[in-house]
Amino acid sequence: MIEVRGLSKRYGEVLAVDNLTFAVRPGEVTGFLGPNGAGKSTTLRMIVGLDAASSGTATVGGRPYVAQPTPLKEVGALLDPGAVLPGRTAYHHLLALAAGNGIPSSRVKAVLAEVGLENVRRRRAGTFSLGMRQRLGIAAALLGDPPVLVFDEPLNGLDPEGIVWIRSLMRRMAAEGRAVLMSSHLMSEMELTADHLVVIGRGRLIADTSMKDFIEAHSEREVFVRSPRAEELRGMLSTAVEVRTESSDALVVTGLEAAEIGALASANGVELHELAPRQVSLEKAFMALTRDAVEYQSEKETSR
Ligand SMILES: Nc1ncnc2c1ncn2[C@@H]1O[C@H](COP(=O)(O)OP(=O)(O)OP(=O)(O)O)[C@@H](O)[C@H]1O
Repeated sequence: MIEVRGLSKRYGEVLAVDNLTFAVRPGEVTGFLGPNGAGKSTTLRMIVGLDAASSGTATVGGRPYVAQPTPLKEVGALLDPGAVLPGRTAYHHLLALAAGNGIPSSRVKAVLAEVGLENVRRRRAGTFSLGMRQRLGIAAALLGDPPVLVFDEPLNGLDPEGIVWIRSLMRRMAAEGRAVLMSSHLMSEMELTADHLVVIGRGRLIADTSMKDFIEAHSEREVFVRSPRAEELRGMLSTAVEVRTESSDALVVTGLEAAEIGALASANGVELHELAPRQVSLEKAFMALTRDAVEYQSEKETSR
């Protein structure tokens, strides 16, 4: 379990993380979401002791990372897949990590197999593609068989096969009872992977919710309606229903089922050419939620 309480980080003028409080529970993948510059990486670095907090605390299993006697056995992290000596082979990179953390060398073989790098274990990491470096970074995170895993943008730069692989790995790690925290700036990635969501913007907590509740609260269904008498049909709909005119013969209706719209049109003799329910994407809901944070960022950036 990861517990973040009142965590803040200031870099000079910039308050990168502002009084954050949230928990990452075992048995779940928690998606850590926020627009670029929201403070995700800074928060993750503080959780794994790579950055000191300006105030507040971040603990893993009840202790700060720096107080862990064997950190790799408590928390595995993928923060910067480039952080590997390019001249070292994948095998020796992992072996050195294992030796430094009192982890038996048999684990090196096990994690190489787990991430599918067995065949290239004797190759220098400097020759690896981005996807292979991600896999090596994940192998290092898994080395100590830790109950807590932290991944910063693990899907960045991966091909579709790599993305599917990482998603299923995260799901499996959570199913084994581990607490998994994974950051991204893309809602679409999280929708398929996370059980719980922590959303931040400008360093502050915006939402801390189960994925199920987030979907229920934000994924409104709308109905696309095409009719040669669209404007007349619009006049027949109750004022309590939200209607957008998409073109002279098309409406988008929120707040009524397709069947209800069809029945209303039929009762009034209005011909329909299309009647199609569609789901508003969670990406849109996420963007609406973080809009203020993004605007603040771009204002700040343009005023530099
Ligand atoms: N070492 C640093 N020195 C000064 N400012 C920093 C430093 N690290 C981060 N920042 C600033 O802190 C803020 C948060 O950055 P951070 O990298 O944590 O955001 P992020 O949510 O991970 O963004 P992204 O999705 O782009 O990776 C940004 O305004 C960034 O410029």
